[in-house]
Amino acid sequence: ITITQSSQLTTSTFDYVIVGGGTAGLVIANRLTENPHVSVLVLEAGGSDQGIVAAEAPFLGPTLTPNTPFDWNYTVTPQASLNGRSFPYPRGHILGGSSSVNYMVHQVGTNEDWNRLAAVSGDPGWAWNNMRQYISKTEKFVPPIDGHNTTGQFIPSLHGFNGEVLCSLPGGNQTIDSRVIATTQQLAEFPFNQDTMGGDHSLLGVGWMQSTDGGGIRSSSSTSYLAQANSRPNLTVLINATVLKLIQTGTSGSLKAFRSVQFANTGATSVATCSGLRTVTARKEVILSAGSIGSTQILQLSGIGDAKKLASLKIPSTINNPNVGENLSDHPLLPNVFSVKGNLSFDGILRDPNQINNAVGQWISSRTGIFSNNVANHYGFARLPPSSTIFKTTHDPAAGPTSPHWEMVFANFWFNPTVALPATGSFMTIVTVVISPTSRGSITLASSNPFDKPLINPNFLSTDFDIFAMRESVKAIKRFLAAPAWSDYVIGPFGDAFSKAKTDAQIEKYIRGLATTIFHPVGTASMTSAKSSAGVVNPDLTVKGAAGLRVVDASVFPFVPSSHTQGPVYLLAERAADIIKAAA
Ligand SMILES: Cc1cc2nc3c(=O)[nH]c(=O)nc-3n(C[C@H](O)[C@H](O)[C@H](O)COP(=O)(O)OP(=O)(O)OC[C@H]3O[C@@H](n4cnc5c(N)ncnc54)[C@H](O)[C@@H]3O)c2cc1C
Repeated sequence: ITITQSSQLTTSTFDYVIVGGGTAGLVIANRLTENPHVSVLVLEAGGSDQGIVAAEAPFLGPTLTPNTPFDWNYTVTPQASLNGRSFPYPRGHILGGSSSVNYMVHQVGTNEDWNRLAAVSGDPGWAWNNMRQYISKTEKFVPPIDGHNTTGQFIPSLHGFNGEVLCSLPGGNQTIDSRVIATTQQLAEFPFNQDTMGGDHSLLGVGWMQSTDGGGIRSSSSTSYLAQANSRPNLTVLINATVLKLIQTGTSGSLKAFRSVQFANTGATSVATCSGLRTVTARKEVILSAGSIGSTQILQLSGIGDAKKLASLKIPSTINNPNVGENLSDHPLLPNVFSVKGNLSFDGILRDPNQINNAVGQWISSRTGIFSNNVANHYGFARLPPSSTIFKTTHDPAAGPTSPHWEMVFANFWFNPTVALPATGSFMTIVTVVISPTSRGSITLASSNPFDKPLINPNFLSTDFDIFAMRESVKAIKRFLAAPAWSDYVIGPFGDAFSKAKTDAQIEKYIRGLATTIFHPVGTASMTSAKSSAGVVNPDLTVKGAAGLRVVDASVFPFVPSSHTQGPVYLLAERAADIIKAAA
């Protein structure tokens, strides 16, 4: 059952308390309550995702962030390598978490990502050979909304058809689709990739996007894992409940137990003025699934972090671990906008309120039309050539020899998150992304007030490798568009900065003035081997030095996967549920 008021709770003790009803949290909630004798409470700060058109119509997903009630509305600290710019850093503040507000691109990382995780953590259970099994538990591949023949657009044998989350191929033409595919035939540098999910199949090349939607509707952890389990009497999901901290409940040998959770109604600005302050306790475990930012913040507010830094905020230290909040790793994004001929781009529709209303109406009445489809139909991944000068000074940071260094995503409209659509013009955007970044940042508390936003510093493009890879991605997409397929369509780079970006120095200047995030923060509660004092969690996701406490969310990945991160989080959470069940 999902409830909205803490007064509806009939008990304060559950077998498990899950903090955060997001992507990972709702997977754990579903799997643990498969056993009717196990009781689970989920505490979620955000509200319901039901009845919100933008959370359902795939194309409208990007309107859910930033600066909305569905977003935590964080910003990054001024980024030293991006001309001191600060910009939004979206995270879902809604049931389903970021899976309810994200762009739904579906991938699971490369086999090398998972094998590296197994090597770093010393747990072979994280290797791809073992993780592969969870695809069939998460994925339910369904036909695209337009019912077209998908032969050759994905490899069915790699996929699951009976899992929880709906996945599908694009169900509408983006009008540049045939040009993208033709380019893969015209340029050897950019081969066609028949399946872009990753795992058993290489991510390298350009192919059809797979999205977590079905029937023209977003599929999130809420519409899938939770919807399937919500009627179980042993599951309670309390929304509008913001967790303030964990409370130590004793010791277990040398470990400190944290089985109590303090929370209050969402919406307050300080502990003194909050309402509904309450504590619940887990008989077995508390599972932190509040995401790369939320879980880190809660750990630090509970005294689990750098004792010196916490002392300066007058937070008593419980477990001194300076690694908490460090190692923040994210994929930087660059929206490269090109002017194009004609009026086939979507910009005409997107700047005309009448056409938008019609498209919303069509989506509401039949789940069809432009808003039933995701914002992109194609994307591709590539490696830097081995002869690249950067490898003379930098060890190759990719997850392995067949994992990508950078990504490109194609959208036939203006897709520049930080700049509004101009009043006239037709555009195409090729977003490029550094996929194997070496920059590392941090999340630190701004104050001891749990309602204050933490200081988020991803430290984007602060290493030679990252700026090199982004620079080469800009050159590569220009080569991509030099294919005959584009000769009668693309006019050229849009805007002064991009038009002038010709030499390496000019391209770097352009990048530093424009780059932002593709929303994939990980690493702030990194998994390391059980023997290691580096990191925050052990391979079984228990918090180092703690009893009764695990972290299960994107924060535990020590390296950002070589792909979009939602799919890796689903697989991680599925295995975590097995680990938790086995420990019970
Ligand atoms: C705008 C956007 C677009 C993205 N696009 C894609 C994409 O296309 N493809 C892809 O693969 N990935 C994408 N991602 C990334 C992906 O969605 C995330 O990596 C993934 O969902 C993270 O899952 P999680 O479980 O770690 O955290 P989340 O899903 O964010 O869950 C954390 C939950 O905890 C709750 N919470 C946090 N703090 C508290 C607290 N103190 N008390 C109570 N509850 C709390 C939050 O409200 C949230 O519901 C995108 C992310 C965003 C934000």
